[in-house]
Amino acid sequence: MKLGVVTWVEGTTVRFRIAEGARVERGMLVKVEDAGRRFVVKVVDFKPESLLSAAEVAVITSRADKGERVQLRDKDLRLYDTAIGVIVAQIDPDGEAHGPTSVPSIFSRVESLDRDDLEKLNLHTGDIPIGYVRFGHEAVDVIVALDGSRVIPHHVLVVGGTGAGKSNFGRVFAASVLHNRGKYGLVVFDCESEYLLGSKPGEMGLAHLPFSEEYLFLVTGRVSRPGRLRIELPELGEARSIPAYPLKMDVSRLKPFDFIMTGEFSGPQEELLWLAYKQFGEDWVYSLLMADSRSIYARLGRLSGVNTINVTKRKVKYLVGDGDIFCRECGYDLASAVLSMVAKGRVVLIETPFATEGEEKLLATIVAERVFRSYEEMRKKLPEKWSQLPPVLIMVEEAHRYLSAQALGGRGEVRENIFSAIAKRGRKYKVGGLYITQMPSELIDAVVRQSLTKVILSLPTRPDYSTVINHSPYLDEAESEIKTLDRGEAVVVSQPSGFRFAVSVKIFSYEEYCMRLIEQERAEQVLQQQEAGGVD
Ligand SMILES: Nc1ncnc2c1ncn2[C@@H]1O[C@H](COP(=O)(O)OP(=O)(O)OP(=O)(O)O)[C@@H](O)[C@H]1O
Repeated sequence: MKLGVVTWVEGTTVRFRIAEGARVERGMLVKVEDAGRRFVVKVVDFKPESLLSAAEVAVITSRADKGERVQLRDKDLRLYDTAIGVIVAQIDPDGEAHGPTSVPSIFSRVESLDRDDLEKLNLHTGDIPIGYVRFGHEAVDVIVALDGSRVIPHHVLVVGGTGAGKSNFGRVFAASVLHNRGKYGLVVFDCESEYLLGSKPGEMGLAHLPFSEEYLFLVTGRVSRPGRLRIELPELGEARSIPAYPLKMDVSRLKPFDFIMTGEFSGPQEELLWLAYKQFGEDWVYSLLMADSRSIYARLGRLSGVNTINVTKRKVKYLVGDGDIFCRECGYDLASAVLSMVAKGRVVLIETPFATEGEEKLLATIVAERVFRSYEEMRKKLPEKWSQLPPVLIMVEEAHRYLSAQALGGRGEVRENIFSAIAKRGRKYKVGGLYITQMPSELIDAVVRQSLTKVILSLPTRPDYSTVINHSPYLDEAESEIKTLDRGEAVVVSQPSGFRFAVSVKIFSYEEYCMRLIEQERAEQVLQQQEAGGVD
């Protein structure tokens, strides 16, 4: 379908006159054919072209204001709409798509892009589907999928304001990882309990997916010992039995670096943690909490000041809470359980609805620390075995709580925590972070820059979207589109997935995606039964 005619080309920017009656949307992909070459152009903005004089505009607007009919002589010659676009790809006559190496001539025809052309852009070839290609506010029937093995170690940043669809995206992403059945490990910290069954009636969660029985591992207060948790799903007329582990961690299994990697402790406080560990052995956390500061001071040979001991005791208490999760002599070690599961390519869902902020922080740190350290050690000591491990992604909601300059020491001092360590060094070891935040402007630059895949949902504040735009390729022209995104709509950049431009995406609604995967699974089962029974 004809959409217009090119009126100007400069660099990779194309301007075209929109044909009478044609509908062109921001974010839409269109094509321009010229001398056997096909250019794919992404529409980024609009600009009316007017050859009317100021006096004519004054007369016409005044008449229109009074409700009079306005007739404009030679209207189509003197007033028309143009669209501004960026050339994102060039398709050679043999069908190969690559970055643009030339430009179309002025006055070439602009046409709508058909499904065949869209598929040549290879947006659908990854193994982690997240949504559909979107033209304006409309989804097109071509899937956008990320390439897991490349995306995971290079980190993913998901940004969006309140209600923009961050959790929906998180569930879609986790479902796609689950559907890969063991190819990737994923750890999800769920402080709102919204991933297992959804957050309100009518929503669905990871438990609804049939393959959750094999590939989901739940760490939860819903069970008191390791085993399987039976979950009834009346809306499907089915039940699932999901492997589960109690939300318990014996404090005697904690080491000083588990605390240090929260980034909460100063140099002298870190030294105190090591001294206490050496002095009290496995019981060091409990001793630090229970003994009074003066006696600790004496038992540590006065190597640490009483003030330091007081502050450190307070911080340790804040992190371990009142013993609900970090228990004494309970024997559980959820961090080791999680590690063994991600190494088998499981999606691990850690539910912490009643945890305090401190408990959540320590828990996230311990789990991420165990996974990172063990992948790092494995690569250094047993590279063969390491190469068999699945890439693993650690999903952190409210990422600004861990990765802001403030969280990493505030003014002047720069401390490391486990998430900044993963952001900087995880790539080498196949450990990535999936950082979700409403406030990307708070994140340290390195995290925004090093997250090579970015999912930008509706984000109302300028400092936030400017931060993301400033640290990413292909986003320079996307500002207008980002400002007009609705709930569930995103602009996605992902060089690791081979995307050469900012792709406009309608993220799947989790419930629809989940039902599709369930129906797909049911159809496969019927087919298998038919094959087993020899039915044609
Ligand atoms: N891609 C989508 N398609 C359809 N509905 C969606 C989509 N994304 C989100 N929604 C709906 O929008 C609402 C808000 O979504 P969600 O809870 O994921 O937003 P959020 O960004 O996590 O919000 P908050 O900041 O409050 O945590 C939900 O009811 C959800 O079902």
